[in-house]
Amino acid sequence: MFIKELKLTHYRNYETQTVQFENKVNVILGENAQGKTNMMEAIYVLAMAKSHRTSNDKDLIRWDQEYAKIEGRIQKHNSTVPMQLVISKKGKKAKVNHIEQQKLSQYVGAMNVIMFAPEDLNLVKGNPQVRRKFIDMEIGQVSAVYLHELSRYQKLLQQRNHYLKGLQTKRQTDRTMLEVLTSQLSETAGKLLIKRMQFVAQLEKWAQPIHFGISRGLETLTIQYKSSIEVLEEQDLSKIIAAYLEKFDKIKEKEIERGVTLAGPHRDDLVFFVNGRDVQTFGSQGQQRTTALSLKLAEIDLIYDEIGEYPILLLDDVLSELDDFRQSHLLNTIQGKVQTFVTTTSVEGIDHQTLKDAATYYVVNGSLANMEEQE
Ligand SMILES: Nc1ncnc2c1ncn2[C@@H]1O[C@H](COP(=O)(O)OP(=O)(O)OP(=O)(O)O)[C@@H](O)[C@H]1O
Repeated sequence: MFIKELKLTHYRNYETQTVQFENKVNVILGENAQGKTNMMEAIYVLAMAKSHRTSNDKDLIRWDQEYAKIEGRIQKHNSTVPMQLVISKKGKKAKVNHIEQQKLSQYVGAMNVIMFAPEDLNLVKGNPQVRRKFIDMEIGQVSAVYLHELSRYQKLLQQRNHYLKGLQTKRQTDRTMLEVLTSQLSETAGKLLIKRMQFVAQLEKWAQPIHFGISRGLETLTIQYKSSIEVLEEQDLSKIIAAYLEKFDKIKEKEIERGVTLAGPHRDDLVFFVNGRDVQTFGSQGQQRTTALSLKLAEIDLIYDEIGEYPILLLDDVLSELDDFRQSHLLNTIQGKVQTFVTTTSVEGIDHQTLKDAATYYVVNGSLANMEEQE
C-alpha cells in the first residue's frame, strides 16, 4: 500500500498542506525544527490514531486552533481508500471510505505503517514498558480482536487493582468479587498471551535472516518471551488460563499486601539474544542497533505475510545514522516494494542510489514543497 495524497489542517506547525506522494522513497529535507518529524508523525497518527511521541493528543493541534485534521488517500489492493482523522479537545473522530468508525480499534489497521526513529533503539536498551508497547502496537495493526481484548484487559486490571487496594485497607473484606475479577482477568490474559507468543515466533522467524545478513553472517538473533507464568508450548487457552489462576492463587496474599496485580501480560517482557547472549546486557551499541533495525525490517515481511500488502515505512532521522552497509541492506529490503519516507537535515551520508531514485521534498516552517515542481 502507499499514500497518494496527504492533507494536513492545523496539524502541529502546519496550517494547511496538501501533498502528493509517489510509491517510492520520499526524502523530506529541512533544517532543524521546520516540521520534518511532524510530517512523519502525521502519517503515523493517520494509521495508528495515536502519536509515537506523545500520549497527549492535544499536542497535535496547532497552538492557535481548536482541532487538527489529517486526511489521506491510500492506494491499497487496486483501490483508493480515503482516510480521515480529526483530533479535537473533545476527542478523536475517524473515517474510512467516508464512513465514521465507532471504535478506533476498528479504524486502526486500515493503513499500516512502520516507524523507525532514533528512540527505537530503546526497544533493546529501554525498560520493559517500551517493549510491551511495541508488541501491542504491532499486533494491534493487524488484529482488531487483539486491540479489543487489550482494552478489556486494561479495564479489568484497573478494577482488580482498585479492589485489591480496598482489601489492603480493609475497606473490603468480602473476596467474592476478587475471585470473579481474577477469573475474567485470567481469561483475557490468556488470549493476549497466545497472540503475543505467536507474534514473537513470527517476528523471530523474519528477523533472524535479516540480522544474520546485516551482521555479515556472524550473528544469530533469538527472541524470548518472558511471561509471569510458565509458558506452555502447545498454547492451549484453557491450560494457560488454569496456569494464571494457579499463579494468582499462589500470590494472593502478596497482592493484597501490595494492593496491585503482580502477574499478567502487563508485566511481561521480551529478551533479545545474539549468539545466545542477552543483547541488552552484553551487546555493543552496534549490536543493539542491528537488533532494533532487524526487528523493524522484519515487521515489513510480517505485515505482508498477514495482509498481502507491504506497509509504509517511516525512517525519521535514522538513515544517516546507519553506516553504508546497514543502509544498503535496508534499501535492498525495501527496494521497489515499500513506500518509504526518510527525513534528514542533509543529504550527506545518504546512499547515492537512494537519492537518485527518490522524490525529494523540502520543508520550511511548516510548509512542504516538492523540489522537482519547484525547478
Ligand atoms: N502543536 C503545535 N503547534 C504549532 N507548532 C508546533 C506544535 N508542536 C510543535 N510545533 C513546532 O514544530 C516545530 C518542530 O517540528 P519538528 O519536530 O517536525 O522538527 P524537525 O523538522 O523534525 O526538526 P529536527 O531536525 O530538529 O528533528 C517546532 O518549531 C515546534 O515549535
